[in-house]
Amino acid sequence: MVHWWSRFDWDQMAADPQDKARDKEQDKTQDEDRGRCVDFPAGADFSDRREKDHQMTHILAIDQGTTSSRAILFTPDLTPIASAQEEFRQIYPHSGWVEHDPRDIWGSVASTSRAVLERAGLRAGDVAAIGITNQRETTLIWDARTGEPLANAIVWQDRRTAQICAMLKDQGHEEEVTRQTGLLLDPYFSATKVKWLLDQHPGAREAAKAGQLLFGTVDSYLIWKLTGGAVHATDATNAARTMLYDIREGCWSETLCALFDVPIEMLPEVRDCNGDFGVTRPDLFGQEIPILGVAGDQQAATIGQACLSPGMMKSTYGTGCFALLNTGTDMVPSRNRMLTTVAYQFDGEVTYALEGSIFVAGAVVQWLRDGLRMIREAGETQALAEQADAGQQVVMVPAFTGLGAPYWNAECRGAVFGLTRATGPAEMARAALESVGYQTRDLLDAMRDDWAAAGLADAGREDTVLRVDGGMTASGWTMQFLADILGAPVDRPAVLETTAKGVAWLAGWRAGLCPGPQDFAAQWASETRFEPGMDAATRDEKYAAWGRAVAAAQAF
Ligand SMILES: Nc1ncnc2c1ncn2[C@@H]1O[C@H](COP(=O)(O)OP(=O)(O)O)[C@@H](O)[C@H]1O
Ligand SMILES: O=P(O)(O)OC[C@H](O)CO
Repeated sequence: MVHWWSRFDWDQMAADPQDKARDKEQDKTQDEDRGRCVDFPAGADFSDRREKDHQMTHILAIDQGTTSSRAILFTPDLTPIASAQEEFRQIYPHSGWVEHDPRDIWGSVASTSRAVLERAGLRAGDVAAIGITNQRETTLIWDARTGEPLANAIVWQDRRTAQICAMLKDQGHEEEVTRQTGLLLDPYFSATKVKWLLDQHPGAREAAKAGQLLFGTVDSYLIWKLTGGAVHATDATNAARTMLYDIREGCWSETLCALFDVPIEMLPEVRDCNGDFGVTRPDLFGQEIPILGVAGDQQAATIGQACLSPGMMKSTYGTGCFALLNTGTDMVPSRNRMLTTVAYQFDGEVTYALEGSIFVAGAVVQWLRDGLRMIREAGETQALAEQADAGQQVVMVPAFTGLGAPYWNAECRGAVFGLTRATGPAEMARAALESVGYQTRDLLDAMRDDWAAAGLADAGREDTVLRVDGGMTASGWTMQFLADILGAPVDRPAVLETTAKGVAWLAGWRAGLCPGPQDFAAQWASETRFEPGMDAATRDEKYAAWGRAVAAAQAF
């Protein structure tokens, strides 16, 4: 999608000399606040923005994902009315490296935000607030005055810092890292990516210490660009993915900053998800719009799915799959290599979650399409799976880039078991779709075990229903198999834009347009409930076959 407002123009505007003077003044304030956990007072009143000629009845959600940026306009009852999407370049400089050009990230966000307003026939004055949700962990460093990136962003999928992680593990640091952050010592998270960037650029660490270079995840970079460099901040969910943030204390960890050799001075302020993140530069949209909601995309989906009570779970099926279980104010440690993370932080109060990540979910369908050329469209897998021979037990382990939780086996590669001369596209498609169900069961079993070990199962708060979203939930067959193999109902909501909806609600809530958490949760509606239909013996037999297949793939 190409628009008449070029990316170049937007970046030119950011280099305005007047802005530099303003940046200088603001840098001073940022320096004073940096390193502390500063929140704006809850319930600040934004009603003075209301003008006679504008309705201010819409909320703009910016969803900056791994492969595309999207902007979606919502009404206060959280109905999406218009959207714009733009894919951007994926840069693979070496095997295992994945980068994004920060200019592409900003350019696509700027153009889709403008496009969606135009498409809906609205102006900035019609928008009460902006919410931002983003690919998490992806790491950016930029010049505190000009916004010029130090280098390309290192994307969450990038494995270049595997050796740094291995070395720190060998030195026995993983336990302390996990204790403070709830994460595992893995290149997935931001800390070793920041260290790598600072190591690669002579003088960068000193510049960062002097406040001349800033670090941020994508939300932070977008806030900085949208506010013209006025605000260098992030929210607690994104901070929790950096591996530099102490999720127990709710602030940057000095010991971890020292361990990863990251100057604390370059880190953003950490605010509530429903915090005040400043206002957009007036020249960007014609007038200022406040940014009043921020959350990492998987946490935003948890919020959008209204999983706001302990025991509630959501699972998002895009390229990969991310399942989050709300554990309330309890920080549940995992004995199954799940992640403990921040689900959200409202008005200074933190809610935690257990998270399981699968690297390949919808991507297995893409492989059938682009790799095997077995199908032309993802949706064709449904009819194929329905035709598959019930007598054949074909099991696919789609470990194309290793196995995620709970195995965390980076070396494992994919495998297909049970092939016969009679095996054809139908059985392969069924095996591909089933692999998503089996992997989800792995995650849920592990999280339930952690939940029980923490003594929470006895509290009777566990919700046995799984709420699902993401592109792959379009496959009714897959969702039915998921319910069957879990032996639990699966709910697909009426509004599938749950990630954007989550931050639209955050921003709308803070702006006074949307109801508070309880009423918002009560409005959540299921479109389809998939009830488990498989008998227990078949379920057990199939899941046991999956277990054998994973073990064999790992042993290969
Ligand atoms: N009808 C379908 N059946 C199976 N898989 C599907 C279907 N529709 C989409 N997908 C899969 O869902 C994924 C796209 O979902 P999306 O939420 O847009 O992902 P992402 O945000 O990671 O790009 C693709 O990997 C695609 O293969
Ligand atoms: O951009 P997505 O939807 O692939 O999500 C990426 C995750 O946030 C990575 O942790």
